Amino acid sequence: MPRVLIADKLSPAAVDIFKNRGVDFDIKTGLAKDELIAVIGDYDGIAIRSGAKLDKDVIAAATNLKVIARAGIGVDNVDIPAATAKGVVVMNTPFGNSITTAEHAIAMMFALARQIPAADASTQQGKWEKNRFMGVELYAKTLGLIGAGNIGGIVADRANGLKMKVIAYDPFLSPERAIEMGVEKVELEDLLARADVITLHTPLTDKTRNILSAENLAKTKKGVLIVNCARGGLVDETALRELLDNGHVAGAGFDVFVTEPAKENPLFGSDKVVATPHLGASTNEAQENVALQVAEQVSDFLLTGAVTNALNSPSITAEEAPKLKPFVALAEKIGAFAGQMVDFGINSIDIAYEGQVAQLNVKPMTSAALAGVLRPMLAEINMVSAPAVAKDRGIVVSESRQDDSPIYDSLMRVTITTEKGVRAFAGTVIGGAPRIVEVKGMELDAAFAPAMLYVNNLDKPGFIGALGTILAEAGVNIATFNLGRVAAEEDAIALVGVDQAPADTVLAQIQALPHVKEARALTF
Ligand SMILES: NC(=O)c1ccc[n+]([C@@H]2O[C@H](COP(=O)([O-])OP(=O)(O)OC[C@H]3O[C@@H](n4cnc5c(N)ncnc54)[C@H](O)[C@@H]3O)[C@@H](O)[C@H]2O)c1
Ligand SMILES: O=C(O)[C@H](O)COP(=O)(O)O
Repeated sequence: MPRVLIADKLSPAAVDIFKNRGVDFDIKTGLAKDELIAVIGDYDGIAIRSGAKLDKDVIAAATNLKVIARAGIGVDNVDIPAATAKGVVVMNTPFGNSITTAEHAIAMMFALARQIPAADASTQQGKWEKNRFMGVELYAKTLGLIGAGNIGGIVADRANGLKMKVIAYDPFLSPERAIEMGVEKVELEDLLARADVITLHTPLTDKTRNILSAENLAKTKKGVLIVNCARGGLVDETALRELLDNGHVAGAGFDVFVTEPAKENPLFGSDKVVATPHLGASTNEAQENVALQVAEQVSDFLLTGAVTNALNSPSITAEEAPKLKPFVALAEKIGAFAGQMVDFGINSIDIAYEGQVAQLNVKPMTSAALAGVLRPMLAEINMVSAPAVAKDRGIVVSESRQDDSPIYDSLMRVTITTEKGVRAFAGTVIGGAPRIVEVKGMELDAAFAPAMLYVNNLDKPGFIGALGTILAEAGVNIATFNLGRVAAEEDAIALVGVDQAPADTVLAQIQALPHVKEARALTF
């Protein structure tokens, strides 16, 4: 009988399911890292929320672990690359607590607008300070959303109901989806200058870390209210405290903090701050949703091999697995290639299947390709949520199949149309491994490497030498080098597998080479 460790507080709904499905379980919450390391080897699965930290040391000790299941959305407490390298499936429940968390953000907004916690404390002390607590009306005020995904979308819907004007900064929000959500898509600078209330709804990524930096906070309107129910680290807490103290920012509602559990924090002690201990998802309804989903998903996986809501693995049935596996991996890789090559709102994604692959069930491959395309924008997307997310964002997804494939036994082509144009990428499977065989209509044949450099240039003598010199001087070792071109002296591409990801300064040097049109660092 498989064994599961419930390592964070989960609704009892999960326990009932494990019992009914015949999955053995232990409940050990609040374990310290060394305690977790000591016991994790006994388990096939682990069910967590945001409390348990599954870093690379814990995962290294998980000798029998097959599945990590997060009862919630964010998986920043799990080292997914380490889990993937160990062959451990990581699952989450992408929608189960979205409404609850959006409601918490709205609650924070009201609490700040009417200073409810401070007024409550004062009133219960018998002070009756009627003149001290002058609030602001939310009606007709501008709400600026940073991140307009599931939770941002629900907040927008509720704020529209309050007759607020909603503007959103989300580089990956398509104009069509913005219209559908009833928001005005704006640049960050515009949002900072216009918003009376700013709420954050992005994951914490390299791009979003400190998105409200000291510099950006200084560009906000005097009297702005700031709500963070997404992730600690999106806002510079020290800079925010200074602006609260000098009166520029009128209030801050924070559910998440740079360091959690937050026992001390720069924001604590200000009567303009409303703080909650990461309660965004803490309602009976949301906890029951996510506990039920996690227990079903883990039981299915451990008992039948079915994979649902996986962040690092395709969702395919046990029977389909052997045939589909290499093509699903190919789809994810070409999608990831394509997703890293676009900077604008995506209008449509077409996946074409040619040759033998067209005879298979292509749905998991299409989902894998979409997850690959969208992952650079939505860190926590998975194969199950990707089609729904694409649909929600107004991205038109199409599939086509053709029995003939002129060169390869099987070919898969991902074509992305954005506001600015069309880009297509094709690949195949050779010897069970995915290969990229067409970029910008140019043929080449390259294996995917963890770190790659893409350069589009005019095919002129001296380019390869100059590129090699820049990489050598930067200490970047070349592992593989593949070229494609339209014709001599015409459009050409180089796909270089590198042992170290090139720094932005190195990319800038390459970009500045004569005849280079575009240079990008890619990771797979
Ligand atoms: N406080 C809580 O208890 C709680 C509960 C649930 C979720 N969350 C967190 O809320 C966040 C949002 O969750 P979600 O379900 O809406 O996720 P989502 O993936 O549906 O949406 C995230 C949005 O952020 C956008 N985004 C990505 N990079 C961006 C950037 N650089 N600038 C602006 N926008 C960017 C994406 O395009 C996407 O639309 C996550 O971090 C999640 O972990 C917190
Ligand atoms: O990402 C999430 O789902 C939230 O941060 C909720 O976290 P929790 O389940 O630990 O409350």
